[in-house]
Amino acid sequence: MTGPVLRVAALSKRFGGTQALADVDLEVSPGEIHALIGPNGSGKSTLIKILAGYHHAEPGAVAELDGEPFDLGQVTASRHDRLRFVHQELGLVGELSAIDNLALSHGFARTAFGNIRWPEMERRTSALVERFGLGIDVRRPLATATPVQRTVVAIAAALQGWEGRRGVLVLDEPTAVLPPGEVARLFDIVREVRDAGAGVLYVSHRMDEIFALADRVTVIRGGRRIATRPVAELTPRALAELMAGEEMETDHRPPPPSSRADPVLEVRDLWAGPLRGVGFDLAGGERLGITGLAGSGHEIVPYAVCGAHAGRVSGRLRLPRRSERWTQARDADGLGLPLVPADRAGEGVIGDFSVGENLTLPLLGRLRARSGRLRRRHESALVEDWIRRVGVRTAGRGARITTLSGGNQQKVVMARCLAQRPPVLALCEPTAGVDIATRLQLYDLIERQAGEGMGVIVSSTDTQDLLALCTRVLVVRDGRIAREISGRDITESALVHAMEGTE
Ligand SMILES: Nc1ncnc2c1ncn2[C@@H]1O[C@H](COP(=O)(O)OP(=O)(O)OP(=O)(O)O)[C@@H](O)[C@H]1O
Repeated sequence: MTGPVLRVAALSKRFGGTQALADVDLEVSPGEIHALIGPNGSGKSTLIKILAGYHHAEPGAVAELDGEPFDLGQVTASRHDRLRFVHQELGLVGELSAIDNLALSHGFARTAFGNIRWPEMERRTSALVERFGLGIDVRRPLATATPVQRTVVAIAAALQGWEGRRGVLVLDEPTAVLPPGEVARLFDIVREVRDAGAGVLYVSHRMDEIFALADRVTVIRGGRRIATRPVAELTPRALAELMAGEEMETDHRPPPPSSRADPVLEVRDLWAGPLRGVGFDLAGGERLGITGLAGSGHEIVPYAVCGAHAGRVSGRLRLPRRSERWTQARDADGLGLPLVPADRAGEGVIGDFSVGENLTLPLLGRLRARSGRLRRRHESALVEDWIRRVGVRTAGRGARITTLSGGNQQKVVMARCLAQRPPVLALCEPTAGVDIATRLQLYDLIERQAGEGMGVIVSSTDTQDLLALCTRVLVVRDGRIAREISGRDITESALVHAMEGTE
């Protein structure tokens, strides 16, 4: 019998007063997909960042690759060869193309004279990203790509030059913004990597993914390893309970909508990116889902409505409770509707700012006294109130936002939007990277706000979100609304068939 390809033991890490990891053991076998799951803030990313050499573990930790000890504090070539990573933040440079980004981790192909062999670089990069079939232009800066395309490039960067090697591919929530069709493709690639004999360490919050993909799962909570089990021996409920440490309800269905209220938002003839003349009304209290396959254009709707779409936009919008007048979609930012963006790290938070600063940024006008000075006491009270209302786990409002786990950062972004008391809240992939307990908290929060008359737009490819949250779903295909599904007709299969056009 062969031993584990990766073994770590007695792994501990402390950040100031936070014990992020306490004495964690983990083994990944060759030819195994080993899932790592735990609530937001349980220490998963810290563990992976230690493996990547980004953080140092406390003294006493043990680490072995194929039975050979290695120093967690040093990234050697052989370690780099055997441990490959796709981090949550993807580690890409937006100004550079896919070709350049792949070259950053693996170098450029050169002629004997040292010149870069561009045709070969382009061929190599295209071959890697084409496996996902997303039509990525490998020469364009990644900043112009969609979140889905960026994820694919990060995975391709980790896989290059690695086929068939013995080692571990570490994926930290790779599907956070991938739509169902692409998730299936990613799974095929992950299985290929496993079947070639490598180990895969797969971090995810989506329990369905763990059951679809993983052979074993390790649960961590509060920085401690709670259990390691073969997935075949677990039920979703048992796994949810291991994570939460208590019995929990994993189903969440929205109550049927009350009698239809007047619209809070009217959108007409919206053209942006692939969108071709989309229009809809959003009623007060309504939770309207917008979904589709990657590239269908659904993910652009919240951005266009909030005036945050980078490309050309046309169409018109109206907030009838505020004004009878129509606003041109290209001027939509003047309506001041807040957006919870899909790419939290890139667009949602300002990494150098504190939790409090991230929360109050758009409210500074309201927080200034007539003299122009910031009313500090008022600001702190507001921040504390929202931290409590959305249940942010943080060392304090002065802590840097990047010290919070992904789910807690998402709560801050959500609180920032809600604190503006908008008539409409637009959300893009609101539960990406969020654990089940937090996901349910976010659902409750959204439902409560809708109950007070706010209209909610949820653009998501996560059918669980759409089922749990939405009272009506618009399915976008080829830039147009192809189907509208309401109430009890919103089912997983109805959504998937409508997205793929196979109804
Ligand atoms: N650089 C840092 N400085 C201070 N505290 C940190 C730092 N990085 C992580 N932490 C804290 O360590 C704990 C574990 O965080 P970590 O990001 O590893 O959790 P996670 O399980 O990956 O969460 P998520 O699922 O939300 O991504 C959290 O309490 C977090 O706030």
